[in-house]
Amino acid sequence: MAELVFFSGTMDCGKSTLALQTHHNHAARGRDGVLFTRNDRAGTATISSRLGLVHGAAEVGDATDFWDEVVRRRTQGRPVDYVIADEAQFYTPQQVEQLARVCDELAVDVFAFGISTDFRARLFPGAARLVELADRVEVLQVKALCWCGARATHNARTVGGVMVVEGEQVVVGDVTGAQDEVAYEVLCRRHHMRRMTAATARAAAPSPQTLASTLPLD
Ligand SMILES: Nc1ncnc2c1ncn2[C@@H]1O[C@H](COP(=O)(O)OP(=O)(O)O)[C@@H](O)[C@H]1O
Ligand SMILES: Cc1cn([C@H]2C[C@H](O)[C@@H](COP(=O)(O)O)O2)c(=O)[nH]c1=O
Repeated sequence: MAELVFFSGTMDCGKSTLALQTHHNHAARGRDGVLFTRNDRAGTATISSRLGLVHGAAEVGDATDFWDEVVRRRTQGRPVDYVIADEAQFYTPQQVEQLARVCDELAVDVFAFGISTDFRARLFPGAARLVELADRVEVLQVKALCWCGARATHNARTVGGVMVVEGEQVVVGDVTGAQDEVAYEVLCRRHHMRRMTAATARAAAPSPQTLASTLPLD
């Protein structure tokens, strides 16, 4: 039976890598798949992994209808056994429903990859629908780590290393960014709630000189 699986985790935990590995493994066994993405950092119609893998993919827009896409391909005689759906947090809830229908009525495996929550720790509408509809939600095994060493569970948006909590839900970006640029940092919940990034933690830590001046002289 075909299934709809949502592979979720923070930014930078290996989702796009797994998406391309999944495609590779299925294609290597003669299965035919279609890759989709939306707003990948590397540009339009691309799935890119920080490990260096890059693959072309169909770019999803507001007007994309996954049911029509799969039916059109099959009508043209192109088999579709599975769908890889990267950056799935950016899909609309209706598009997620189309993916579920493609799975149930056309027997296509749907492997969706994406972050669940935004920089304010609120679910993206597309991710919420995936959590509601998926046969399984899989958390990636590779742990992204907070600066404190704990497992990172949340995504912070930063400007100059300082966490911000105002702004648009969608701002494409990376976990590495120039000083004054919008960037992202993965944090554990404790430090996300305290808005404590690596830079603010460093700034708050007493310097060795401060520590030395507070030590009692003997
Ligand atoms: N130079 C590197 N050497 C080894 N692993 C790396 C390197 N750079 C990135 N990675 C791995 O790639 C992961 C990010 O993969 P990626 O698929 O881009 O993540 P996501 O799609 O979840 O944002 C990191 O968690 C890390 O494990
Ligand atoms: C938290 C958060 C992230 N984004 C964007 C930033 C990146 O372009 C993608 C996530 O990509 P990744 O492959 O998982 O690293 O999402 C956003 O637009 N809004 C947010 O709140």
